[in-house]
Amino acid sequence: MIPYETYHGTGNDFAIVDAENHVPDRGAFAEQLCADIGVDGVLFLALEDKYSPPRAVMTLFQPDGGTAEMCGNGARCAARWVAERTGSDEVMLDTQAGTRRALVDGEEVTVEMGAVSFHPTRVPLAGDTELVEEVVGGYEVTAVNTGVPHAVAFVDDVDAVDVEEVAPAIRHDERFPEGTNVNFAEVDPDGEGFRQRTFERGVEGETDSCGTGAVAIAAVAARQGHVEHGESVTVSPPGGSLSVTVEEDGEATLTGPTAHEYADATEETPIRRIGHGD
Ligand SMILES: N[C@H](CCC[C@H](N)C(=O)O)C(=O)O
Repeated sequence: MIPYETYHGTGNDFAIVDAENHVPDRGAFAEQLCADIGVDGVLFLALEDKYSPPRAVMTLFQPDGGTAEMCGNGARCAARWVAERTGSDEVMLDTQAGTRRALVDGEEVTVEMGAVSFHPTRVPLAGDTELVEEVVGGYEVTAVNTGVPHAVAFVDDVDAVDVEEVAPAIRHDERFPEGTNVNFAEVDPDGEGFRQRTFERGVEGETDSCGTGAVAIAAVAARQGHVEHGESVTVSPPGGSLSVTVEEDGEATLTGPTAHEYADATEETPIRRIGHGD
């Protein structure tokens, strides 16, 4: 009986399992739990609370049973989980993309995401040049790594994009040897920022929010001169609103709300979830 809790960050939802629980096959466990309760991934967190600030090793398993190096919304939820257990509002997260500092202010969590990179070996890309405003799968995309690979396409209206239909061609394009997450972004007609829709690798579908995707959109927007480096940019996926900053040197932060949904579920008595926010 493996216990877990569920959290979401702007509708991107996760089951969190304390790594003290031995799960022999984490991939199979995640595949089953994601299918059973409809979360976007399972975060295994190994808390090291003897350090100051406390740290946790974070490993994300996705619905396809594989891992991803980083997850922006997952990191925000993980930081809150650590803060709730330790009382510390500063948390270090050890991810496969590197160690990240997070600041927890109640439900609001900021993660220092490290430096974004357009470099072909970092994205990674098959070729040895950056992929900037090139047509892939019928869309003009720019590729950037924000902890995981992302393709960003600016469009006039994100609601007009049939994401599940058009994203897979980009997600599987041979220029991305490890695949890519796919983002569609639009200048928000009601605000200063951008609207976001994201198709996630590993979920193999659209999610209500993607933190590394929001950072990717802000990074590409800054590179293309739509926004200033260092300025706080609002990025709004269907599930809520995120704030992103990208400095001149690529260092990025991601801020937004988190929600603790359910505690004390186990794989044997799972929570049946019927949708977000209900
Ligand atoms: N939802 C996550 C991204 C998970 C990464 C994953 N889909 C991949 O790169 O395979 C986020 O908030 O950043």
